[in-house]
Amino acid sequence: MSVPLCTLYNGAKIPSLGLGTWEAPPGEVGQAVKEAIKIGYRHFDFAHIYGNEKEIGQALKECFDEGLVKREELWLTSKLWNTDHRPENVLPACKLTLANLQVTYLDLYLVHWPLAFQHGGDLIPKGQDGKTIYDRVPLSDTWKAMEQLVDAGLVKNIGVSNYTVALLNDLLNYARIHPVTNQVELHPYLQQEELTQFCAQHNIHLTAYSPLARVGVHKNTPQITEQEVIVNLGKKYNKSAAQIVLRFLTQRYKNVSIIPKSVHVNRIKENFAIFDFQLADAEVAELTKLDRHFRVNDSTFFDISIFN
Ligand SMILES: NC(=O)C1=CN([C@@H]2O[C@H](COP(=O)(O)OP(=O)(O)OC[C@H]3O[C@@H](n4cnc5c(N)ncnc54)[C@H](OP(=O)(O)O)[C@@H]3O)[C@@H](O)[C@H]2O)C=CC1
Ligand SMILES: O=C1CO[C@H](CO)[C@@H](O)[C@@H]1O
Repeated sequence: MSVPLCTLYNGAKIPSLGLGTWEAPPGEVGQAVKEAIKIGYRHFDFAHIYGNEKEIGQALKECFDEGLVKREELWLTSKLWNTDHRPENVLPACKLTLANLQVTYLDLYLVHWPLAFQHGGDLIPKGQDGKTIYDRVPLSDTWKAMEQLVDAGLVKNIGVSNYTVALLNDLLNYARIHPVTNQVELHPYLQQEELTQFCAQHNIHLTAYSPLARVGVHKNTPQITEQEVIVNLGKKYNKSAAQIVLRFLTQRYKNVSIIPKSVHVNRIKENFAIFDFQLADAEVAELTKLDRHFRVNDSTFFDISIFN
């Protein structure tokens, strides 16, 4: 079963399903990436802040050396961390990610957050008061440095993550290179109608992060996979609740890629097997009603909230 592709504004094709790697632990993440490649995943989501790009790079090299896949068959995304927003730090940050991943280019590089932190120390630098230390860097300066990465051939596409409508509007005013995607939290509990409509109108692809609402991670939240309507659809289609959630996202939005994370081969396989059935329009409409503006990731652990 192959994964449908989404077309970006510039004609590039991104697989609509990829593997997430946040909190994929050392000693497990490399194997997870390898298993995913064997299963058929061709899209991977990485970030410097996840602290596991080196192990992933080793796994990718082994896959290339063993002839499991060719570099050009993969879509590799990584992200510029908040401590590297100053224009002079963007190129070195990208080069470090490329070196860790042992590849010569990325398919997509994202500005991870519209927030700049002090450069040179911890990745989440804290002052004596325990609060995050910010830096003042115009987002337009960071974007210009991102554009230069495309000019230099180090990345094929650039985009953003965690951008609101206001920030995207601003970006569209100064961008020489149009952002291909906005990677945001998107799942049945957080359907982001205004933002997703805006992206559709402006030809900005969506990448849905935490598509399972971090099931199992946040113990104090209602688990999405326990929702009766989802469980019942699972029974009807002989699919798991997680598969129903992922399938819903691919049908609810016209141009979306989803990047569920797992380090367990059975789940990596399960999350891949979502394109051999289709929810009825009425079922998609029913699941749309689960929206409750419920965010599992916000920016408050940086001592600031950028979302409404
Ligand atoms: N740009 C950004 O700011 C952000 C980007 N991301 C990206 O998005 C990816 C996905 O989001 P993430 O926050 O990890 O959350 P997800 O919604 O993908 O949930 C991941 C959790 O679900 C579990 N899981 C995965 N598949 C199944 C399944 N079929 N059944 C039951 N449980 C399952 C995983 O456990 P296990 O691994 O044990 O199987 C893990 O605990 C990240 O890994 C990262 O790459 C995420 C957050 C922010
Ligand atoms: O992608 C993400 C996961 O990890 C980061 C923090 O460690 C988050 O900020 C971010 O949104």
